[in-house]
Amino acid sequence: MSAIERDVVIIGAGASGLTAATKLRAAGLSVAVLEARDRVGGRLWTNHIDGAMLELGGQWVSPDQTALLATLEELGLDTYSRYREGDSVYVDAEGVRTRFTGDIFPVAESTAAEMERLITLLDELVEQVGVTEPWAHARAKEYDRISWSAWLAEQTDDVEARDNIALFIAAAMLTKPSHSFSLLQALLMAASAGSFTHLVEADFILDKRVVGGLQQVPIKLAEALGEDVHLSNPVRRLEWSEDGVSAEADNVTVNARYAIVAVPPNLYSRIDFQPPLPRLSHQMHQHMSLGLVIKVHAVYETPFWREDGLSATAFSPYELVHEAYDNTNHEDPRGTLVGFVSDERADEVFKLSAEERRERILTSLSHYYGEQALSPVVYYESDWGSEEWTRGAYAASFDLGGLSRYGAMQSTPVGPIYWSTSDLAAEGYQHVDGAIRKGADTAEAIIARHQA
Ligand SMILES: Cc1cc2nc3c(=O)[nH]c(=O)nc-3n(C[C@H](O)[C@H](O)[C@H](O)COP(=O)(O)OP(=O)(O)OC[C@H]3O[C@@H](n4cnc5c(N)ncnc54)[C@H](O)[C@@H]3O)c2cc1C
Ligand SMILES: [Mg+2]
Repeated sequence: MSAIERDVVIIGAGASGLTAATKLRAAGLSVAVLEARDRVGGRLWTNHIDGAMLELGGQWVSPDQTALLATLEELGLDTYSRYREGDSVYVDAEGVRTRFTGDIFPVAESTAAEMERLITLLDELVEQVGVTEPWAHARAKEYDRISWSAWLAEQTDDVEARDNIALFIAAAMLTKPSHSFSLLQALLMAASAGSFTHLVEADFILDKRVVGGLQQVPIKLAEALGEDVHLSNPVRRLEWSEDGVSAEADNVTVNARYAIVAVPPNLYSRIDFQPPLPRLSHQMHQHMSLGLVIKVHAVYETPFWREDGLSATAFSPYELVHEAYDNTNHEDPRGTLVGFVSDERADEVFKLSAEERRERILTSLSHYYGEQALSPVVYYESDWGSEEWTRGAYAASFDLGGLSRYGAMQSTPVGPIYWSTSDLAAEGYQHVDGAIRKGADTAEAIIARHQA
C-alpha cells in the first residue's frame, strides 16, 4: 500500500469528478482521482456487445446543455443528430396504435387540450420555482408534500392526459413511480431542462449524440490526467479533520488538503467516514435514492421502420416500454432501437427469466413498429441496478418531502469534504451537463478557499 500527498483527492472518475480534477490541475493544484471500477466514466459507458457499439449509459445532448457542449468542443468530439424523419407512434390504453407528428400525442381533442393546459401551468410553476434553489420558494413545503400523481389528479379528471403528463417526469426522467416523489421534485427536474415544454419535446431533449460515444468525454479527460487516475481503487475509508483528509483505497492512500466525493449520493454510506459525518448529513443521505430503468438496445440488419415512414420515436404510458427511439449509430448501415422500461415495470420484468423478459420487451417494441421488431440481431439490456458502484439509473432524487427539508444543504461541504455529481446539480440535474457544471463549480470553490 503506497501513500501519496496531493492538494485534492477526488473520489470517483465519472464526468463530474474528472471535470473537477481537470480544473483543479489547470489552476496549479495537485490531484489524485480514485476510481472503484476498472474503467473511467461511471454512468457513461460506450461498449461493444456482440459486434454492436452501444451506449449503455448516458448518450444524448440537448442544445441548452452548454457546459457539456463546451467540453465536447474542447475535447474535439463531434456530434450528430438523432434520426427523426417521419411519424412518431403512440399507443393508447386500449392498445390502439396511432401515428402522429409534433409533440402532442394523438389523443381526443379534449385530452389534448387538457395536456396543453397542464403543460402551460407547469411551465409557469417551473418558472416561479426556478432551478437554483427550489427549496427556497415560498410554497416549497406545500409543493414538496404532495406527490406528482396526487397533484395531477387534483388538476384534471382526464386520466389519459394525467398519465401522459406523469410519464414525462416519472417513467422518463426520475424513473420512480409518480406516487413516490413530490411536485417540487418534478418542478426541479423540469426547471433543470429549462421548462416543462422542453421535456415534452423529444427533438429538443434528445437532440444529438457523440460520434464514437459519450464515454470519450471521461476517457479523454482521464488520459490528460494520466497517472493521477487510479483505477480499481474503491475508497473504503475517509479520515478527515479541519486540516485535511486521508482517503484509503484498495491499493493507495491519498493524504490531501481537500476531498471531492464525486459519486451518486446513494453510495456515500459505502465510505467509512472517520469521524462520522454530522447528524444532518446522515439523515439527508438516507432520503436520496436512485431511480430504476432498463435501457434496452435492439439492433437490426436495417432500420426497417424508416421504410415505413416512422422516425421510431414512440410513447405510451400503457406499454411496458414507455418510450423508444431510433438509436442508430453514426454512419452505421444497421438500425438500432433503444427503449426504456422504468420503475415498477422494471421490477416486474426482473422477476422473469432473461428469455421471458426479452420476449416481453420485444413484444412491446412490436406494438410500436410491427412484427419485424421481434427479431433483432443483437439484443442487450443495460442493467445498472446490478452495478455495485451505481445501483440504479438514471440518477438520485429525494423522496417525498426531502427536497424542501434538505435541499439547501445538499452541496454544503463538511469540513474539507466537497460533494459533486449530476445528482446535486441545478441546470443539467441528473444529466452529464449537470455533472460537468457541478465538477467545475466544486473545483472553483476549492480553488477560492485554497487561495484565501
Ligand atoms: C442508462 C442511463 C442513461 C442515461 N442517459 C443520459 C443521457 O442520454 N444524457 C445525459 O446527459 N445523461 C444521461 N444519464 C445520466 C448521466 O449518465 C449521469 O448524470 C452522469 O454520467 C453522472 O456523472 P457523475 O460523475 O456525477 O457520476 P457517475 O458517472 O456515477 O460517476 C461516479 C463514479 O464514482 C465511482 N465510485 C463510486 N463509489 C466509489 C468509491 N467508494 N470509491 C471510488 N470510486 C467510486 C463510480 O464507479 C463512478 O465511476 C444516463 C444515465 C444512465 C445510467
Ligand atoms: Mg464523477
